[in-house]
Amino acid sequence: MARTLIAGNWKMNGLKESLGEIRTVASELGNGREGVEVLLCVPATLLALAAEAAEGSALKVGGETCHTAASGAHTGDISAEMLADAGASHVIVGHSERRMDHAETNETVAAQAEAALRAGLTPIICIGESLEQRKAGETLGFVASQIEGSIPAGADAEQIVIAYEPIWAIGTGEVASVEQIDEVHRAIRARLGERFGPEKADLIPLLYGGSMKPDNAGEILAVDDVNGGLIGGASLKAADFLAIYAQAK
Ligand SMILES: O=C(CO)COP(=O)(O)O
Repeated sequence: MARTLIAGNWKMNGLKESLGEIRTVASELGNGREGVEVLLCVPATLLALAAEAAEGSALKVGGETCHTAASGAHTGDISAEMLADAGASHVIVGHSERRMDHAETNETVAAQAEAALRAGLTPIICIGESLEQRKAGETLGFVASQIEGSIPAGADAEQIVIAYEPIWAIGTGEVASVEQIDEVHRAIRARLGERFGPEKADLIPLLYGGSMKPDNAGEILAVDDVNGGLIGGASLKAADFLAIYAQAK
């Protein structure tokens, strides 16, 4: 059985004044709960401060993307090593917003995940179909191809996290149904089983992301092959994020 991970993705939100939310999460969380990891992925400008605010609690902090190189002439970019240096334990790679805004391909995402592993970070590899693909019945095939292409060749099952985020459910308030989530998560687990063997595949946390809120988190987190959530909007408010965490199984 995979461990549970409740992860927030602040995206391009948050100023220094938002650190109060992180302090609240950290103090309410304390030592946390056995078997449930809690993480906030924040903009790079806040990462070191967020790590400081989380110190002494079970709260972990992470980055939202990373470059594939460790250092060098890449103006504006940030390496996985730099994220680790600032206190990150995880980094999100291949979010659909990055795939769209920065033309990141499966190959880029696999190289970023490899960079994360090189730096000692856990990559949260994001996959998920568009509305057009869902309507065309292409969801399972597309998600399978993303898994195939976005997990680096040398990765061990214990080192990675997968987040299924249907693009049409991100920031839209339109959450996928429990049946849709169940179907895709089962298919992802089966694919991972082919790649890593069923026992190892069972250890990979599969997160759902897309309009997860305190009032729908309970039923989503109760789905068999869901091992947590990747939460956007509702992770910006400590009270909402903690209310989701409280429903983690
Ligand atoms: O993209 C997401 C998390 O990575 C989900 O965002 P929302 O929870 O705001 O829909």
